[in-house]
Amino acid sequence: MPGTEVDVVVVGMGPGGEDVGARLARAGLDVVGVDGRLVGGECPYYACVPTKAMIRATDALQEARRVPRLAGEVSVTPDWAIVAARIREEITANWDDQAAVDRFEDAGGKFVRGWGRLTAPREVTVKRPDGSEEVFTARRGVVLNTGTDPAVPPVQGLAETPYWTNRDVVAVEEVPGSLVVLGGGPVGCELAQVFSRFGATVTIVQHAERLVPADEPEAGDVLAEALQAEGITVRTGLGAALVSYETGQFNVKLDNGEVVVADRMLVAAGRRTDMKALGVGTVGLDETARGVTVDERMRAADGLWAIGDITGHGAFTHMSMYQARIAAADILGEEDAETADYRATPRVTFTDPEVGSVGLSEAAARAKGLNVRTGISQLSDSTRGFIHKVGNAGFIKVVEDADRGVLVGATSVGPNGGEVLGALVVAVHAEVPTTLLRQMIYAYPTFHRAIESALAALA
Ligand SMILES: Cc1cc2nc3c(=O)[nH]c(=O)nc-3n(C[C@H](O)[C@H](O)[C@H](O)COP(=O)(O)OP(=O)(O)OC[C@H]3O[C@@H](n4cnc5c(N)ncnc54)[C@H](O)[C@@H]3O)c2cc1C
Ligand SMILES: NC(=O)c1ccc[n+]([C@@H]2O[C@H](COP(=O)([O-])OP(=O)(O)OC[C@H]3O[C@@H](n4cnc5c(N)ncnc54)[C@H](O)[C@@H]3O)[C@@H](O)[C@H]2O)c1
Repeated sequence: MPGTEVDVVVVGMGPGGEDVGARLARAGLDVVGVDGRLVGGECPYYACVPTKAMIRATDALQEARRVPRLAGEVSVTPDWAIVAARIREEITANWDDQAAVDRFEDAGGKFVRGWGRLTAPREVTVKRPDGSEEVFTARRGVVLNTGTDPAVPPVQGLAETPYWTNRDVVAVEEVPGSLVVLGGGPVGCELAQVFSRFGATVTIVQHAERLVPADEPEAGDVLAEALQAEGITVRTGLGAALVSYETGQFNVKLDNGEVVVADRMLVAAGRRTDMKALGVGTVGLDETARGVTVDERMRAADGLWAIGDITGHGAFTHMSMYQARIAAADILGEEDAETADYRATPRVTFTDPEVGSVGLSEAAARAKGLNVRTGISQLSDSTRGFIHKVGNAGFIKVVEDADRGVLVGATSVGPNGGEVLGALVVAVHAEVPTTLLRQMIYAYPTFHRAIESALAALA
């Protein structure tokens, strides 16, 4: 079918799609951006930004609750209505993306609301909300940035219940009395702590042996201890076997026969993507794959680039935007364009304590056959940790490739753990020799000074 000819079609306007589309449009290309939901994607409306706004509120509450052990009496009365109103009005503009659409169109792009699918090489068919279809052919090619949807595990009975996913939870107007969270990854842990701090009785049911299992085991342990100390029940190594919902209550039967009863249930068990619906088979890609394989320039096939969560290089907004920059440079044919380098990928789970990590975990470094030395130092043993007192749980762990004398990974858990991580990201990215890191001057008394002790402990 002949279609409207343009230079580039961006299907899915997540953080990276919005960025790559605007870059190409500003460079003078004829760009069409397509999204079935909201320009900006999951992050500003259903994920990072509203959940971090919740966390900002709960961190403030928790610091106030710590006052009696440090400074006197304080009375804390949490009010979720303030959080809900801030998310609705200030953070998401009531889930309205007009400002983002305007930003893209001001850059020179054309936005089309609808669901796009590949129907031939360099061809995208878009189904608009009114059911009409439009075909676009892209002279240079198509960029896919379609992201992921919440995965709902095939637990008996679950599909028939009114469970929440991240897309529901960001619009919650009232804190439930009790909440069961299925999944103890970043989403589950962050939101379990939010609702617990606002008064809900929370249980996390986590299939893996530890919370945040993509991170170092020590991180999962510190986090579990911190969450339990706040009254959250953490059940690891267990999944849900059967879920039912009756008279306003969820009954979640676990693998071991134990039953968790709660007013609400949040499913935070990972993400999924439907490659078949995207039509990737029409350009010769595997429709049954979990994502789209890309090379170091984000090329997936001739005239096809993919960026963001679907590439499987880390489901983070910063990854989507990093890949957007690389794809844009390749599409524009820039000489000496940057290629992707994932060695120093950072990630932060914004629980309290924050869990930040970069590069390889100790286990991953050993699995690669590296000659590994590790060093760990507890924040409570540092002067800053001692001064901080209540809420000082955390540690710095460094993973060294001893043959090359450089860090290949590091973890920073603690108050502002994600900010402290910055120094470690530089070290891993720039392959700063460990000897040089040990000669640095670390300001006293900071949390990041624990990096020096972790380096000294390398063995
Ligand atoms: C609760 C939660 C909290 C998170 N917090 C953080 C955080 O703090 N920091 C961080 O870095 N990351 C965080 N993430 C991950 C982050 O949200 C994603 O990595 C980020 O949104 C980047 O995703 P993406 O670029 O792949 O696309 P997405 O943001 O998923 O956007 C994809 C877009 O494509 C659209 N789309 C899909 N299919 C089609 C189609 N066929 N046609 C047209 N449009 C389509 C969708 O409507 C959507 O707008 C969080 C995730 C969750 C769930
Ligand atoms: N701060 C951040 O950067 C941030 C925050 C949130 C999410 N994200 C990203 O979004 C993505 C999704 O996060 P997520 O936490 O939903 O997924 P995840 O895959 O990281 O964690 C899901 C957890 O659910 C558990 N699980 C799966 N099925 C289960 C079942 N049937 N019963 C019990 N437990 C089960 C798994 O063991 C796993 O640890 C991740 O890739 C994450 O990196 C990033």
